Amino acid sequence: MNSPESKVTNASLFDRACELIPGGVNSPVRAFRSVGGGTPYFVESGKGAFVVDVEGRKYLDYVQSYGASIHGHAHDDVVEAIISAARKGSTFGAPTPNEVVLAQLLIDRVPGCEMIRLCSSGTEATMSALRVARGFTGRNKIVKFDGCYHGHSDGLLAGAGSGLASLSLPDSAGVSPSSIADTMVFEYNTVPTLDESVAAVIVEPVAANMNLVLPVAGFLEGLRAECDRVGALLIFDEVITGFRVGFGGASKHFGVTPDLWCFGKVIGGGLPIGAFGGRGEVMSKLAPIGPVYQAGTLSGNPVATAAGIAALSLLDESSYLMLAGRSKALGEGLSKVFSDVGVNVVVSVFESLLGLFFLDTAPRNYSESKVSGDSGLYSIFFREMLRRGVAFAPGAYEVIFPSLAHSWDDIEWTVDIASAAAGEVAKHIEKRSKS
Ligand SMILES: Cc1ncc(COP(=O)(O)O)c(C=O)c1O
Ligand SMILES: N[C@H](C=O)CCC(=O)O
Repeated sequence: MNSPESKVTNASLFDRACELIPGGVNSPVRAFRSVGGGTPYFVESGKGAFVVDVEGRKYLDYVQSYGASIHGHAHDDVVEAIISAARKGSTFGAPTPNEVVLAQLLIDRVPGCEMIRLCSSGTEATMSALRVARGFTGRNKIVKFDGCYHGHSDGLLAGAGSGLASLSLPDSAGVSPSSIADTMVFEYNTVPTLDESVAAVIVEPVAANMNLVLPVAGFLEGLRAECDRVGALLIFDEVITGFRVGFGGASKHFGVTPDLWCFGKVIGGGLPIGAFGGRGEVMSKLAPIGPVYQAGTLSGNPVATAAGIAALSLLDESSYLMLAGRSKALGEGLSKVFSDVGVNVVVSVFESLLGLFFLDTAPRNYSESKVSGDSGLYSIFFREMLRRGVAFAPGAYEVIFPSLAHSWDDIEWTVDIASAAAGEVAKHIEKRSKS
């Protein structure tokens, strides 16, 4: 693929992809449109903290499949698990032992989560969690928060973050008004007053799709209390935070127990997976034992569950300590290089999630985060990093994901590179102020 004769380049692939695939990508954020356009790099392979593109260029990767690859790319144990599971057959449409093992691993690690159902993506997990919440409560309304992203199901494409935020789309064409008529959107970090029509409140306990916005003290507790007051269910969307911000995810970290959890990413070891779970009496509403229908041909897929089991089995308390330590050092390094060139930034760090804001103070909600997104400065930083070999996500509302494969040297090198990139951002600000 990389031989001179074949002349496969990022540009040639992207040209071809654009003819065959809308925008040339299978998920909009990958197209670089929100960081000024141009040609995305096409990954040929990845190992540990690095990816290599089809032109042979190597990048230190902080995308890590938007947080799915907590061990870095192609960890030997995960690869072995995938190969040996695939040899035994990749899908059967019948239950397999690994489903039980993965469900047990999840339940053991998340206090309060009593039953789990596996599906194939985070989108399916949140969509299904809402359906079971409606089935359990007999109510229709749901509450979400501006800038939180819960996948691309119709009812959740209102005030959504991530790719929608960076494309400046308030919501999506093709979503009928009736699909979002029962969705109420509130500002993150403000506890809304609910009434008895609300089936569920869904929230990212640490918001990682409007860049990184942390919950203020009392927000998650307040949501719990307000849900209890009106009999609504609280759903934590831990598709990003689950098994990334600690052994038991964000609910354990904050000591707030939701009624339902949604998982994805890390629990599939890099293969497509999702899961939702919660209290037994709620989950028992699901077919075939209850009236709420939810299904999937590939749900509980034996290869994905094998990868997930391998990935989760490699994690212990020390992994999280190590990851948090390196993330903290990266955050401090990034803050320093910007401060050295006189550019005000806030680097938020929560365990192994990092957010970089061109602001004076850490934002508490999407409107405040948007001031940084709208400044256009992230795009410059992103491009300057990328051309020096460090890949951050191509969107100002995504977060930085260090993995367990990022060494201290990698962190140090990133900070060195960032020093040069920050200098370019400073020059741009100066030029802009003169024009
Ligand atoms: C918090 C959150 N929920 C849900 C999703 C949807 O997951 P998926 O992309 O696997 O459908 C994502 C990411 O895409 C996410 O970040
Ligand atoms: N922010 C999204 C998920 O976490 C990014 C994934 C995507 O939209 O492709």
